[in-house]
Amino acid sequence: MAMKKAATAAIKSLRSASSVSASSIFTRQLHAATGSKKIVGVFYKANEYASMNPNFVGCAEGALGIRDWLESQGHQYIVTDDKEGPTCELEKHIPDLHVLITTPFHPAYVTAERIKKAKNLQLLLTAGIGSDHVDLQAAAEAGLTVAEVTGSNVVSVAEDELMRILILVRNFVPGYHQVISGDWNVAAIAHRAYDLEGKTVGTFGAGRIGRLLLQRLKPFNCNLLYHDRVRMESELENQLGAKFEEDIDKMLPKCDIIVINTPLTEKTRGMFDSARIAKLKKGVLIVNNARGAIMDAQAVADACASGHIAGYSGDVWNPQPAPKDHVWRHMPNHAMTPHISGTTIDAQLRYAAGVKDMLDKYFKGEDFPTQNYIVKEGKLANRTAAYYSSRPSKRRVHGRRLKTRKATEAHLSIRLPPLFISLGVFGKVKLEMADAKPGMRKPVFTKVDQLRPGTSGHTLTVKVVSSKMVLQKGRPDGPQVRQMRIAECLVGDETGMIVFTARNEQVDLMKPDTTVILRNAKIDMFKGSMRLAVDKWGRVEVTDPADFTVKEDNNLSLVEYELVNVVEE
Ligand SMILES: NC(=O)C1=CN([C@@H]2O[C@H](COP(=O)(O)OP(=O)(O)OC[C@H]3O[C@@H](n4cnc5c(N)ncnc54)[C@H](O)[C@@H]3O)[C@@H](O)[C@H]2O)C=CC1
Repeated sequence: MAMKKAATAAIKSLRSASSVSASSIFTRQLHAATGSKKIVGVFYKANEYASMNPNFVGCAEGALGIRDWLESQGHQYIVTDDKEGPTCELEKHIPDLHVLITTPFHPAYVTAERIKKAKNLQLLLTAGIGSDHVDLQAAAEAGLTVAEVTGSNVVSVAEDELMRILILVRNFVPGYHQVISGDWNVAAIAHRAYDLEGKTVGTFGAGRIGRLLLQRLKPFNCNLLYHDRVRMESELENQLGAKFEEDIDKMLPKCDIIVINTPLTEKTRGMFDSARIAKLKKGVLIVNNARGAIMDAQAVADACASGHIAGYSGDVWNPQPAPKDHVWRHMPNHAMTPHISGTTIDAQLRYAAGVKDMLDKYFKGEDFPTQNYIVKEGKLANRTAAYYSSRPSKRRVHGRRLKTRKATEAHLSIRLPPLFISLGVFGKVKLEMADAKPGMRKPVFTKVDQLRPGTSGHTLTVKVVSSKMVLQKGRPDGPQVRQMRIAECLVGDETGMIVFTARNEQVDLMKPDTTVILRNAKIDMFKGSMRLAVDKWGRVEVTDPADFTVKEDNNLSLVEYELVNVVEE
């Protein structure tokens, strides 16, 4: 009950989300204090399963594989699964922790009350995606930063959704149960088993997961529809073979299969109530791996009982863990599981690496990847504010490109940077955020004009056109342990030019007219424009002079991007 209240409060309190201003809040400076930090992680307990796979880092015992790394730097790291009630382990550490790492799979509900008690708290990290278990408004008002590992498990969820669609369409679960119970009754399965081909599948929400699902559904020759706050570029729609439906209530009744892929917000909470469900096709199948509370639980159970919904599958519940008497456990034609889709071993390694990367940046006073922020030092991140805006009905999606702005494909680009995580005794594992294939990968050389917002892992050969020092702190022989230098360099090839942010020793290599290879470079967004950077996972190498002439009239850093094309009415 307490958990339910907390989650409700988190959403309710976002009513005035857009009115939170930096000036009206008390900001706890994220990177102000140095020294030893107290970090608490709340993860599900694995018990006897903990030792079965050395890469099982998402459980309390695995502790994201960052214990040795944290402790070697003098930080205190406490991990627990005990998250409920006034005497739980988490509650004991609330008053003096600096960082709280939580996960949607075993959510520690971070209420306004907990935030108020947590006087030292600076940073809330979600190991995974979806921070609706945090009272974001209270976090913003307390000047905190909330960040998640955006993109870390989107492939895992999209694959799982495809599986659930097939399980429901084929009426798989009763067949499986027959085998277990010694039965053999083909008719009992076959009378309601279908092919997926030719069916109309609609996704409510076509962000990272929704788009990956559409991409995976395309070869099945379905009729694909999507509804989202934001329409995709037509090129992308064509690639995915999906048709945009501006009105959700016009799309839903057309669908044989509906998949939910939006976050839980004030707008989406309880959206699928009995009135909306009544308007769906009789015999509709629903897959929901987004959040349980987007559904009215009883309305779904009633519609499954009446046969109006012919099958419901998903891994998200409200609350979690689901109580033993949750109506979804006992309704007919369901294919529910605990919250598992986003916590495959591959996903765990990716979100563990993402958490480690953010902690590292936090200790060094560096910014996180922009897309990870939900709340940044007391201000709702753009994406959060847009999703939670109390005024979206006054907005409409505009299909036309604005004059100097492009709709970004950042949402589609799931190629996040390769990351390394030190997994304690398990050694170093190379992680490719997109496809998590272990081992080495051949560099694929990219041209400057192929760079897009939100992408990373680029290897390019470029000439340095100019280099300008914009920050220099500390002398090499000075008292500071660290010297810091930043130079803004224009680099380019025969297709275009872009600003490259060189740091420290990179600055020395970026001399005008030098040709360099930028390995594993990433795009950072700065005031809506792209900049290229190479962090510690990449390399800058001086190479033989290239024979191309830089196309200086195509400066990609002069193009301003925005996430959505929205026009106020
Ligand atoms: N079951 C699991 O293990 C996991 C579940 N999730 C859930 O999936 C959700 C989606 O994840 P991503 O695709 O990575 O997020 P995303 O941010 O890339 O995409 C969300 C999409 O929903 C759209 N949207 C938001 N509010 C809307 C509204 N009111 N009406 C129409 N469209 C709306 C946005 O415009 C965006 O395109 C997460 O918020 C999380 O709740 C995510 C990862 C793992």
